[in-house]
Amino acid sequence: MSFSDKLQNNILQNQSLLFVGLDPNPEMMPACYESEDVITGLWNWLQFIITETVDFVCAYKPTLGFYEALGVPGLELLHQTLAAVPKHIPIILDAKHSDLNTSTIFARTVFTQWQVDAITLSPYTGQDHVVPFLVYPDKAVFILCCTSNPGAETLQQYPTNESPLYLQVVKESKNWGTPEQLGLEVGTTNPEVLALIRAVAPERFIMARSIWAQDSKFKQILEAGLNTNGDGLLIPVPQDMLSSTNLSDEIQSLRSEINQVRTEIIRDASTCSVWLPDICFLNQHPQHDLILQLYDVGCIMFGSFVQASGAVFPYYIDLRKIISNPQVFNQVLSAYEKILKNLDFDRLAGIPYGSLPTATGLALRLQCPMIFPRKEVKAHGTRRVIEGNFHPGETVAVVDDILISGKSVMEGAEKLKSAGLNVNDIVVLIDHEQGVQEKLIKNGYRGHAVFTISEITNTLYQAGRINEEQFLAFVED
Ligand SMILES: O=c1ccn([C@@H]2O[C@H](COP(=O)(O)O)[C@@H](O)[C@H]2O)c(=O)[nH]1
Repeated sequence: MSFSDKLQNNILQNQSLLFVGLDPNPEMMPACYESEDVITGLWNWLQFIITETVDFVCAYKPTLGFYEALGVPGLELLHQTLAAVPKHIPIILDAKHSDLNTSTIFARTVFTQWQVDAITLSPYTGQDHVVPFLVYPDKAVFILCCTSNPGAETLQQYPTNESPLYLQVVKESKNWGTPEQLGLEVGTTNPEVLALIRAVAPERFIMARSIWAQDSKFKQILEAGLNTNGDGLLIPVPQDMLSSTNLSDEIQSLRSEINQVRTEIIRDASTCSVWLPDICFLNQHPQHDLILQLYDVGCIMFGSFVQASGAVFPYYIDLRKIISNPQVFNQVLSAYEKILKNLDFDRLAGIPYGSLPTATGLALRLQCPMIFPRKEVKAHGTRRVIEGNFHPGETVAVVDDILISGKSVMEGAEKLKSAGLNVNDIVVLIDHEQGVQEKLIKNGYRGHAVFTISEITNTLYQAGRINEEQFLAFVED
């Protein structure tokens, strides 16, 4: 089961957003666990913490540094601790080891050998460092955006309070992975910081840290960090609570306090007057997750965009970005593949430039030869209109990214036909609708699309990715 599913299940089952640090810190160990052997004492304490909290938390977070500091016995203690956590509860390993040259091997160790579900990472080595962790589709990362460390302020607030670096980290890291795989770690006692981050990342899980200052504005922190569903925020159990002999009772009362705020947020959200579009909330689109991921990696943008025809649309689709996100690219290929498997053809053709990577990926997957019609014919060399080998009389399935007017794909198909090839089927990811399919039919082609633009906007609106204004701009277009 994926990290995201495990987390959601536990939040529901235990009705809790609380997570507990499993940190063998000898300085914090209660006196009653002291023994000749510090490891034994720490182990007894950790077992007590797990037993007392297991029904009231959504995740555990061991900090690797505390185990490493205990040497080899410390690493053995880590394995014992990981094994003591019931399998259905996700483990987030706090291990901000951000060295590019170790990330691949470290990701393999923590995810396949130690079997943790998620890990915290520092952002400074950039996406290159994070990708080796994201290639494990069932695992997740939490990117450190902000800490409450006073000494970090000059960096985090740089260059201005209006546009601080920590918000840039949030914006940038959102492009690295989907909400299911990439969350944010935010250490702050300031609700305003949390509110700014939540506004930029409404769809992300935020793991709050260091919120328990002496004069903690706990309620304001919850209100700032929770999303509009009263969810999306992981809240740490205060460290001193873990030394209490009444741990189970104390954690339950903290959970109730949090759930009270969550209920208020949900109640407030449901009483405001919302215009309900004509969409069914029960029938999720079969490609629901893919649509959200395409949006989250920046392939689907809402705004005012001029098209090649001069028309202004309330959205722009840039599928060229997919190639930089291997896991999304893979899913896109699978979606095309499902359609192509039911069609008859000898060769695949991609329309340059945007669809060449997709056609190449599909040709490899389907073990089918590929060709492509050139966009512009070279004035030198072979002067070929079509690249790749083919035999006149063969049938070609044409692959493109999006159908707006159908002009570019039909121009490509005509070049193939003028070389003696047959083109019956055109397969795209997105159909803009508004009569383009009928236009294809009139010209002798069958059009197939993974999803239509209205399926995309409905899904994004239902999932809260776009607001009512953006949704209406599309509906009214
Ligand atoms: O949101 C958009 C709109 C268009 N494109 C590019 O245009 C062609 C499709 O336009 P036609 O009018 O059907 O020729 C598509 O292949 C893209 O290259 C886009 O990327 N995003």
